[in-house]
Amino acid sequence: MITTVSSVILVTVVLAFWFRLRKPRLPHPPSPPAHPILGNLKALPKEYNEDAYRKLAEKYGGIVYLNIMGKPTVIINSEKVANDLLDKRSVIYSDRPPLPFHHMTGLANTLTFLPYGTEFLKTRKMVQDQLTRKKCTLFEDIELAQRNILLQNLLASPANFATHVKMFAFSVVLKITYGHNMVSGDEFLKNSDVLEKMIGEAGGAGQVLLDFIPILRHVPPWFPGAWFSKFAHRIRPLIEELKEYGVDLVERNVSSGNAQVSFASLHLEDLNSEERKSKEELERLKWASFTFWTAGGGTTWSSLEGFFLAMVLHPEAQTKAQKELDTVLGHGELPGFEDRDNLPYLNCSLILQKRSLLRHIDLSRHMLTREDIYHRPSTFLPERFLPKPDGFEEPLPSAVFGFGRRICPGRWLAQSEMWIAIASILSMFDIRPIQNERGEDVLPPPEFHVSLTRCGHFTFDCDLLLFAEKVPFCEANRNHSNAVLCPGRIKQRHNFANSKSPRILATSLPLFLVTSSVDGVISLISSRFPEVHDGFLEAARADAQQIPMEHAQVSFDL
Ligand code: HEM
Repeated sequence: MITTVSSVILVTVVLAFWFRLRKPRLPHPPSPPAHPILGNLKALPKEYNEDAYRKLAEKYGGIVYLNIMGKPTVIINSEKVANDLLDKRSVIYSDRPPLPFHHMTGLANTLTFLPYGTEFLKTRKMVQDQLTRKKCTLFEDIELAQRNILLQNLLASPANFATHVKMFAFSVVLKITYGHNMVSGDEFLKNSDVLEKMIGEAGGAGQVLLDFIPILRHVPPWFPGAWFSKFAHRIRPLIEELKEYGVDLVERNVSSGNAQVSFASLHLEDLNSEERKSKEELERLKWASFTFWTAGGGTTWSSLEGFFLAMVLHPEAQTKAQKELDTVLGHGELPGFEDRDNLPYLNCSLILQKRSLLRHIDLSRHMLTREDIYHRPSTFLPERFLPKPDGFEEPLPSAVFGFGRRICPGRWLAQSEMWIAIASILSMFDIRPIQNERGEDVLPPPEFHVSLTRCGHFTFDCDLLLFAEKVPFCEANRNHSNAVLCPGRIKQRHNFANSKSPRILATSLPLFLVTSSVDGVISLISSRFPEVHDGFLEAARADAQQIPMEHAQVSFDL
């Protein structure tokens, strides 16, 4: 009897295999010719090279199949295909491939790399619930406060603009994640620099041979050529430490009653009050918080750096955006979030700038610059998105933040902080290329360092000139408009050779005043702040007159 049953099972299994082998498989998407062993390894661009992807797309279409040493890989080159697959069929296309390299480094625990499943859904919910479009309006005060600091920093040392925008991006996101106030030389920033550098050197997921030949993970760090193993051993403790540090800090602050409301503190309170603070929940919160700020800081920073580059290279777009700001805000006002819907040209510049700078591992930038969709796609032309007759009414690129269930949960926050920073910088400054000894503009090459995001760390310089046409009074924070001036220091600042009119820039406390005419400023202060006593004004005038430069910039601390 047993023999009969075994024989039936065996025959069934053999037949099942036979039918399976005979059953025609669905054809793969178009693919370049493959090598018998390496497959399409040679067709895979070594770096994030958009030209290589463009060529693949031109030859094989919106979806290309590559067999990388036996590992099936699909490259999506069209927004429509991406929407059809990643959005409409998101139940099956929201996973992440196994990434052995990130398992070794520890990054596989971050939301970004979690495979689709229970852990992903729980962590994603934690992050997403705090970042809805509506909830993001609660962060506007944080963004405004950091915007004011950004403007002050830019004014104080324009040449360090890249550092200032980095501080801005990380300050906003660290404040939201842990309630942490960033200071210069901040631990978070130092460590994230190291992390960013290390990840940049190693290449992103899917860039390391190990991801295609997982068995290599067993190669010990000392083995010649096993740089990835050595790298993973170095970076893992740093990631682990950073992941622990933030939530530990918040836990200590919560127990001492000093915690500021933040993503981590709200979740900790929930865990405590519902008595579900298990090790597992705490670990999830730590990884979620770590993803929150690491995913949100670098991306926004590099996008803002890209904005400086775009403005240096496209002065005509800059002038148009500034004119729009002047018309809508009136002279001398800084933008607030309530102005956002009234600045269509500026908003289109923001979209375009993100489009040209960001890409993600499986989304070719080609998708965003297709000639059959966009007229002169490589040209920086913000009006392309404006409705006709002012623009070309071309479709807004949705790919920038990804698709479907993995779409960037921080997109509302990112857009809001970038908007306030860009609008404020343009209403305050002219961004221009630096000049050589012969007075000629030195244009930076539009080059990017490519890591997980296509980002800056540019090697270019630019000049920030105070927007010369801006008239007298710029109020960074309307709530502070009635601030009382107190006697303070007067500092000598850069010489703005082009300044023609007295200008005053008030960003926040302390107040900066910028002028080419001391008398102009003094009269502005006395008309704007009647409560300022004459003694202070006289002292300020005397101090300012000591400054030997013809066009000195003067600042008063409140
Ligand atoms: C200009 C700024 C930003 C850009 C361009 C950007 C872009 C992206 C992209 C393309 C993805 C991948 C989507 C996919 O896999 O299909 C992503 C994922 C993610 N982003 Fe952003 N992002 C930005 C800012 C932020 C901010 C401010 C935060 C949080 C505060 C954030 C948090 C995340 C997280 C947690 C993920 C992983 C989501 C997941 O895998 O489920 N991002 N982002």
